[in-house]
Amino acid sequence: MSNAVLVLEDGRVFHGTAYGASGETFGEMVFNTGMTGYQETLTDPSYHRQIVAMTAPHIGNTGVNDEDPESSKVWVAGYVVREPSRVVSNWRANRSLDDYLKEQGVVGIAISGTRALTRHLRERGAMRAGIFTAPSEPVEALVERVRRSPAMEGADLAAEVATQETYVVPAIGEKRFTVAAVDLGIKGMTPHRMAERGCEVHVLPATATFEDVMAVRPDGVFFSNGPGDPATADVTTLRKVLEAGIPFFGICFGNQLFGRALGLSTYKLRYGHRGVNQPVQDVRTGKVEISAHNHGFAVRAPLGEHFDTPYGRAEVSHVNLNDQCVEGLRLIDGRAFSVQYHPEAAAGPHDAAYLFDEFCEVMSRAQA
Ligand SMILES: NC(=O)CC[C@H](N)C(=O)O
Repeated sequence: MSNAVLVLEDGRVFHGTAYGASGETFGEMVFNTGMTGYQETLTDPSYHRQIVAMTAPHIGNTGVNDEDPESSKVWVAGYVVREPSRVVSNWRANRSLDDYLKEQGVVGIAISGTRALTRHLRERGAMRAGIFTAPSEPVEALVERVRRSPAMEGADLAAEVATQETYVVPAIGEKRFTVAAVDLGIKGMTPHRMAERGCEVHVLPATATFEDVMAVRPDGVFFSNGPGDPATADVTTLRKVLEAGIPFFGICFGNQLFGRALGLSTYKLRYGHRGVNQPVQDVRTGKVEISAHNHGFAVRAPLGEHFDTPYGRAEVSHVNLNDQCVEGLRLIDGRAFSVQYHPEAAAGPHDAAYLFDEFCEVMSRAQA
């Protein structure tokens, strides 16, 4: 096993052993608290340009299979674990996580201090970092190089991960709706959840114009999750969709863009939410959902009151009970809504699956 080092931009350094591919990598250092779902995490395009540390102490136990990835490749810029599993134990596994990371060229590190790292990030906030295997330069030089790497704030990344060509995910069973889904970094489970409910999903490139969206003759429009700073994204297409009164649903990045289209702003959270057990309350029903999250930015909006937007009155529909951050938005008339978290639940609990049913109901009302 060869040496490796994790270097943070504020000079904090963690020594450990190389895991996965060797070399060096840079990204925003974040942590994920999920006890399960490392394959889904690794292949979530929203993690593009982020180095992800897992707080669960054993990673790789169930190896890697061909069914769980959320996209065709690993997107994380680097991977930090405490103790890689020495054995692979699952009937679906066809290789080890270590081999998979090597094959995908993902540089990782195993450190004993994932708890110290997480506490550091909670206090100081997410920051730039680098992993270097068999480093040949002194640590001070590595810190300098980390400081010169690009920051997440202001990063426009959706087009780097989204499909270049439109593709169609057919409805499972009888087709009831046509959905135009704008891909900003979409996870595979999302169109699948819609297809299960009778949607034929046309997944369009991130650069899709209003005309491209309308060419699909959609019953509803969907904006996906995705990497980068939502303040950089263009919301022209979404504004036209809302102006036309077409049913709209958004997830994560899609929620942030919906917020911006409504005239709200977004801001960077200190260290974000990444995991599968975040408590979110639906303000309409008071019901609490345990939900999957992956976001470092949030929408700034008034809680507990209706506010005016160019498309009618709106409200914050969901709130995170840990930090009161905005987790959902909706127009009061119900035709457009979005959530900051992950009802597609890959990985994660299925408490929020009803949101896909709601989208279908809105489309069904609009068809009538
Ligand atoms: N999963 C997502 O869509 C993430 C959205 C955005 N990049 C954020 O970090 O907040």
